Amino acid sequence: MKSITRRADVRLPQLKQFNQVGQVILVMSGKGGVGKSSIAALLAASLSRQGAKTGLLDADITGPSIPKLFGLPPGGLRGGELGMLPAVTPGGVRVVSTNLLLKEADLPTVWRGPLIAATIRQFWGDTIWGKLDTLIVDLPPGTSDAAIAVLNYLPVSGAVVVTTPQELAGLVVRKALKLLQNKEVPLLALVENMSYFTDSQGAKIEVFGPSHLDDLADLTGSAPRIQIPILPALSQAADAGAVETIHLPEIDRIAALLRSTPSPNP
Ligand SMILES: Nc1ncnc2c1ncn2[C@@H]1O[C@H](COP(=O)(O)OP(=O)(O)OP(=O)(O)O)[C@@H](O)[C@H]1O
Repeated sequence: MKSITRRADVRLPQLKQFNQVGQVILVMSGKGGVGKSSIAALLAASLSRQGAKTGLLDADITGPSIPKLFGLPPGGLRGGELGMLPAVTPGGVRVVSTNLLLKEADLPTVWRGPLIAATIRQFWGDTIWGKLDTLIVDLPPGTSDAAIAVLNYLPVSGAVVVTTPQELAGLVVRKALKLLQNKEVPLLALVENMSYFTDSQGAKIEVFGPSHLDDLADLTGSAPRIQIPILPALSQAADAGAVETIHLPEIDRIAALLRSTPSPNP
């Protein structure tokens, strides 16, 4: 474990010549299954389409789903003298994930906190990211070891929090928002995913109950609160590894917002 950390530290000065990351943006959620990875993937794809050089670090070390969304096969990471080369999606997003290190995508990664933290450090410091305008980091749900490791090691510029109408009613999303406040990470947008379904007559049906977005105004400040509907085409594209074929105006709006946010490391 120590050797992983030491190697990353030795390579860092050399890699710094190649790596220049404008902004690091977290995508996080209070609990699992709310569509966080889908939103992270859509956001990275939208940024890349808008011309931003974009990376996507899958910090969900034990439950990675980013490679599947883009149709990237296991074993897609290549190593060189200086570090790891990310896999690249058809839309040009540079991706690093534990599932790209494994020979088979369904092999479990039964790793404990310290190893998870070391892997995240390595994904950040031991990868040849090159020049990036934005690095999106897909965090595992909740306020786990991985979330804390990312907040401690990476120069985070801001966060997008993803939730659903049911989750908003609970305390978990408030915990995630308060963690950001404690760590002084600006909230850039609160996304309510699967907000409603539009039927064939054009009527909006709130499948998971009414929106609670406004109830969180005390914690969201001026960050936009954005609703994304239930879209069968999104889950079909995600299952087919073709998430980049889905273009959503709501996601493009967040991407444009990120692009207009001044980069701390220009
Ligand atoms: N707006 C949406 N419309 C329809 N299906 C969606 C939508 N958002 C996400 N999904 C589907 O919901 C499922 C969960 O999504 P996803 O894996 O992105 O969630 P997650 O919050 O990242 O989960 P995890 O906790 O496992 O990391 C997937 O099958 C995905 O295709």
